[in-house]
This record gives sequence, C-alpha cells and structure tokens, in this order.
Amino acid sequence: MVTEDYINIALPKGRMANDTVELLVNKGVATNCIDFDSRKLIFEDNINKIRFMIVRNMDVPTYVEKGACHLGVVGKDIIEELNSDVYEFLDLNIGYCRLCVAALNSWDGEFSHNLKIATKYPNITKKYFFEKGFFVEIIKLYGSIELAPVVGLSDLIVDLVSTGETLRKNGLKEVVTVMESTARLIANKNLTKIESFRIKKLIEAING
Ligand SMILES: Nc1ncnc2c1ncn2[C@@H]1O[C@H](COP(=O)(O)OP(=O)(O)OP(=O)(O)O)[C@@H](O)[C@H]1O
Ligand SMILES: O=P(O)(O)OC[C@H]1O[C@H](OP(=O)(O)OP(=O)(O)O)[C@H](O)[C@@H]1O
Repeated sequence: MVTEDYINIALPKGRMANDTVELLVNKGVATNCIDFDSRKLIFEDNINKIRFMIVRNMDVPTYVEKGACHLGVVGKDIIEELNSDVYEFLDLNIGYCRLCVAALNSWDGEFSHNLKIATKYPNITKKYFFEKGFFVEIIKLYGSIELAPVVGLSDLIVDLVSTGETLRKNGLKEVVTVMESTARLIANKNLTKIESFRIKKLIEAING
C-alpha cells in the first residue's frame, strides 16, 4: 500500500485521533477527510496526497517500523514501552498525560522487593523499579488497571493519569510520576530517506 505519490500516516483510534486531525487541518497539512464514525480504516486526502490509516494506539509504531506507513502519531508512553526502531521527529503537544505509580488511599508502604504491580506498561514499569533496585512482580493487564489494587490483585499500579478522576473515583492516590507523555510524530527510517523532501515539508508546516 506504500505507493510513490502518497504519504501514509498511521493515526491512533481513540482519544488522540480527533486532536491530531484538527492539528493537521489547522496547519494546512491535510483536509478533513476522516469520518471516525464510519467503519472505514483508510481515508485519502487526494489534494495533499496523504493516506490516513486508522489503527490501534499500541499498533502505530509497528505500522511505521515495518514500513506500512511513512509516518505515525503516537504517545511518548507507547514509544518508550515498545522501544521501536523509528525516528521521533516532533512533539505535537497534544495528548498530555502522566504515567504514574498509584496505590489505594490506605497504602502507606514503601517500595520494596516482591510488590505486585498491575500495568499495561510492563517494560517501563520493570525498568523503573529495577533501576531503583527493587525486584517486583509485574501483572500485565489491558485496561481498567485501577481495579487491580481494589480487589487485591496487586499492591500498586502503573497507569496513565490525566485529570485524576479515575484514581479518585476508585479510592486510589498517586504515589509518584514515572514519566510524562505527549503525542509524537514518528517516521520509518528508510521511507524518510526516500520521501525526505515531502516529510521535511510536512514537518515544517506542522512546526510553523
Ligand atoms: N487520560 C488518558 N488516559 C489514557 N491515555 C491518554 C490519556 N490522555 C492522553 N492519553 C494518550 O492517548 C493515548 C491513547 O489513549 P487511549 O486511551 O485512547 O488508547 P488505548 O485505550 O491505550 O488504546 P487501545 O484502545 O487501542 O488499547 C495514550 O497512549 C496516551 O499517550
Ligand atoms: O486521569 P483520568 O482523566 O481519569 O484518565 C486516566 C484513565 O484514562 C485511561 O483509561 P482509558 O479511558 O483509556 O481506559 P482503559 O481502562 O481501557 O485504559 C487510563 O488508563 C486511566 O484509567
């Protein structure tokens, strides 16, 4: 699907998609050719010769790294977790959130060995605790992470916090911030060489 005249951009389904499209339209990079309510997964902007691929958030780096897409938009949290071999060109300054260690409000412990930690981010979590010298047990979950300490599945969680509402509503508190995240523009390394002129122009337009 990589054709000579089109630049393929992987966009994440979900909360960041609308903001990304709005940004690209405002910067004059693309026309609004995307209907998120339709079941279509590919949208073509025939004026700017851009093809948008709508993919799962966690899958954006894979589409880019493997060369199915020239570019992609994805949170720094995902880039760190997957450690993909892609270029990271721009901070788009949207999709701000923090990856935090959180615990039940009643938790007054300290970090120690053998703590059970539930998370969607096993690699970041392991690295964070291992670098502090703690051998923790990671419990990989795919969503509703805040439930884990409430039902005794874990001692702590590592999850994204934006407004803090989900923590509050479930009787949890933030313990410490592991990292902050915003959306980044990533690029395939080989395709960047081949399409360097158009990609440079696109970056300039987004920066301008
Ligand atoms: N409150 C938030 N919670 C989660 N992610 C947020 C939040 N605010 C911004 N983000 C950013 O948006 C990205 C996508 O979040 P979203 O919750 O839409 O995807 P997801 O649930 O991980 O995706 P999927 O449904 O594909 O698993 C995150 O990786 C993060 O970078
Ligand atoms: O601080 P807040 O503004 O409340 O946002 C944080 C919540 O948002 C995300 O969940 P999401 O809605 O993506 O659902 P998930 O449980 O499927 O990850 C994240 O995992 C937190 O649960």
